[in-house]
Amino acid sequence: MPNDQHSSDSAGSAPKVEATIPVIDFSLFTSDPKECARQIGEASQNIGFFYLRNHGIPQDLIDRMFDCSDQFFQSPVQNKSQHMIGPNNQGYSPLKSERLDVEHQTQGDLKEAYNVCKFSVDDDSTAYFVRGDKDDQERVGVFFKDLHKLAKEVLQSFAIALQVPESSGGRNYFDKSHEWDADSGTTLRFLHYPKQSGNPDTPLAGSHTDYGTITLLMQKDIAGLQVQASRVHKNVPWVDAPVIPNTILVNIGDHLQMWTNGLLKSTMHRVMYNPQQLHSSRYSIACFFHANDSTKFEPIPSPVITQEMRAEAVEYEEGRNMTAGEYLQWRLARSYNYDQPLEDA
Ligand SMILES: O=C(O)CCC(=O)C(=O)O
Ligand SMILES: [Fe+2]
Repeated sequence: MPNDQHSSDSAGSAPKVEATIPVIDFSLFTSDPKECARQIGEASQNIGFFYLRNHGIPQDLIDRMFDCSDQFFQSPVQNKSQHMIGPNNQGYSPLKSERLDVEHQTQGDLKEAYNVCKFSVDDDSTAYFVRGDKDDQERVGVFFKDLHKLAKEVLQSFAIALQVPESSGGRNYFDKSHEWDADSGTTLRFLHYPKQSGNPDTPLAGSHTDYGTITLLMQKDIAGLQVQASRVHKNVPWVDAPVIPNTILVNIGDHLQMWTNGLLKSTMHRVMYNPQQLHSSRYSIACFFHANDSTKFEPIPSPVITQEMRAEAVEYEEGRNMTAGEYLQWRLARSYNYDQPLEDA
């Protein structure tokens, strides 16, 4: 996993970064874990996003989750608002209530969302999301646990790519900081971008990096996600992240960037208006995978991470002095105004 990101960055021009998002066959994780790790490691130093095919999550379960999401979001707004989002980051987040690009957005994102956390899977808030259907509520739990398992396998690939020594946990290095039973910001988020005749220049979700370790994203039918190939060099173009059937898109979040002194990129991304949205809503489902709340981001014991790389992560230097839980609260507080969630946010 050599760090050659800057080798082509002479005379201050943008570095050559891979301009397409690779599709990785995740059956390699079982058949050839080293090769899987190599491909994931390479993608993560370039664009910071990659698709996984053969990821092991049943497509009919994903389809069912999109159906649940559709039924929920198509109901009247007063019916959606019983479990409103607050600092615990659970429940319903209305249209325009969140600004992902705090510095540039004058209005909130043109999306609504419903957040489920690990400890709310069995409670009223999730039952509410699935209209009281017990089978669907159980499916949400199975889906969330499946995604959690997949995310841990992807993190094993990162640990292999980072050559974490056996004495520090080897490929299982991240396991103890990502336990299902531990308190963490890990969240399953159902997103809906309502149909509209939008201004093509206004993001529906502002540019941002994700706050956790990695994010697993499923998109349905309508594209709109764009990725900036390098977050360090701002003058590189935005790249479309199309909907590729039967894949899950993975991206690196701020935790991994801090943990690796910037070797792995927490890539900037946004959602733009797609003309198809004149006729149809856009749906996506994101699983934000976070380290346990108490985790500190001490650089990972890895021969491929150097102190010099710390400069790459300088924007998030503040995060290093926080635990994972504090870091999430800090980021959420910047993008939400819980007391004034609608139109003017
Ligand atoms: O809806 C999408 O495709 C991406 C959403 C996203 O980036 C986010 O919620 O952090
Ligand atoms: Fe995101």
